[in-house]
Amino acid sequence: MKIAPSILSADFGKLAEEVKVICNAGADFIHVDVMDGHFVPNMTMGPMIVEAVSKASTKPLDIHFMVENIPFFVDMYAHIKPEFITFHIEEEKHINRVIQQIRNYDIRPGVVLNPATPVSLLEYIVADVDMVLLMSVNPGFGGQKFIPSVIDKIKELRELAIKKNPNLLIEVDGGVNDKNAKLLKEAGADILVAGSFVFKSNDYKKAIESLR
Ligand SMILES: O=C(CO)[C@H](O)[C@H](O)COP(=O)(O)O
Repeated sequence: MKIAPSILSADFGKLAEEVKVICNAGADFIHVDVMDGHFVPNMTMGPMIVEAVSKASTKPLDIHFMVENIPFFVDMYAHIKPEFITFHIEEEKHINRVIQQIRNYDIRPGVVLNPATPVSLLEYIVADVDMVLLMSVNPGFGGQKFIPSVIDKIKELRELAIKKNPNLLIEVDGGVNDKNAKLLKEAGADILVAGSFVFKSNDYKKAIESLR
């Protein structure tokens, strides 16, 4: 199981230090939530801050766009060279075009589903992406309560991936903690994103290990 701490819950007063510490504590990826104040009712990090995060990090970045006008954001953040860029299918009309736009930068593309968006919408997309991120909260804020229906969605997506894209990575984000991590793994998740569970703990390393 790979763990991607979400720096949304880090102490932004010492962000670079937090990134270094979380890398040393065993993070596999640094999960970066980019929010525009339109797609979600919150705003977070512009490209200059994300570039600073990337420079402080010894682990690959995993950027999750919670934004409108996705192609504009892809062009604006691509020079940072994250491992993954994921975007919401609820927002984008031309999904295959954006997947190709991301691949053209040698970045691995993924799509994101909100908790109420069905897995069936991925039937003709799943073979073209490297990752699907299933949200287990409505996006916008850290520290929200886990929505358990994501467990069935992970199982359904794993079944679809076996048929259409066996290498697909399934990531889950929102309310992840040491109580639900095992269930998420058993359902078929590969990467867990955790913000408050890790950053509000006294021992980041122990928190990451308990999720793994
Ligand atoms: O995408 C997000 C919010 O939109 C965050 O990554 C997510 O909520 C992580 O925070 P927590 O683990 O505290 O729920």
